[in-house]
Amino acid sequence: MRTAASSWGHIFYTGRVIVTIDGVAASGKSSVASGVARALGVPYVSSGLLYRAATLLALEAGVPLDEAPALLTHLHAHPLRLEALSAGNRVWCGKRELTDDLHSSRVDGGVSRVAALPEVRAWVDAQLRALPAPFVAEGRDMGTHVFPQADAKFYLTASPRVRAERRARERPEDVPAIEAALIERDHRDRAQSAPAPDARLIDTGTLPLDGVIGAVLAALPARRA
Ligand SMILES: Nc1ncnc2c1ncn2[C@@H]1O[C@H](COP(=O)(O)OP(=O)(O)O)[C@@H](O)[C@H]1O
Ligand SMILES: Nc1ccn([C@@H]2O[C@H](COP(=O)(O)OP(=O)(O)O)[C@@H](O)[C@H]2O)c(=O)n1
Repeated sequence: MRTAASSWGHIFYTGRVIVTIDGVAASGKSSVASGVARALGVPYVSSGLLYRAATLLALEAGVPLDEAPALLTHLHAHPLRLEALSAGNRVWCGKRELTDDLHSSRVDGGVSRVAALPEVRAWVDAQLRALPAPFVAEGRDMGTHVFPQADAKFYLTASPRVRAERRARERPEDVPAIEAALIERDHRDRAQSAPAPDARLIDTGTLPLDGVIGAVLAALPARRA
């Protein structure tokens, strides 16, 4: 029985399916993952939000961003919860919602240092792997390291200028400053950002958001129930 249709108004996707959407900073991962997840009727999971939340807590507590033992102690004392809704992920620390504080330029500037720590990566990976499938997971290493068994893998790219122009609608800085910061973050993230060999590459620079979502949905394998 075919359970995924290329027309994404009427899709029924069952079973423990995992779709991964990786890519460079501001390439459209969370927007595309959310659109695909909504079309499939499953949650999406933003791995970057956990790295961002760990960074925010460290900045607020004055924990040096590259001191793994102190950071892990702090994270265990202040557990984070990722709420993986298809319309938008939220992150909680106890009763405090952190979501709206995670996309500041300050967090942008520190997150790659935190994400470079193997101990932090293991802490994020364990939380992601505990989530019940089906879901769409987005980040840098979803298809390579965290869910190598995923049913379908995608990798999004776009030029730094296009990405900066898009992100400039969400940040106070101007396009050249955002572009420089994106290039710097891509460079710092390169260790975990290689596309999976079996990922389908999509250049989002030449497609509207709906076009990228449609391309992902059209490429999903038909599943047997
Ligand atoms: N294909 C696209 N065309 C135009 N704008 C897009 C496209 N994909 C994403 N965007 C916009 O670009 C910005 C960054 O997208 P986002 O999904 O946050 O990327 P990422 O999760 O990779 O950082 C958002 O403002 C989003 O609405
Ligand atoms: N799977 C992932 C996801 C994010 N990250 C880190 O978390 C940061 C923020 O990720 P994000 O996906 O929220 O960032 P954007 O691409 O949305 O700007 C990245 O710059 C990486 O440093 C990672 O190392 N591995």
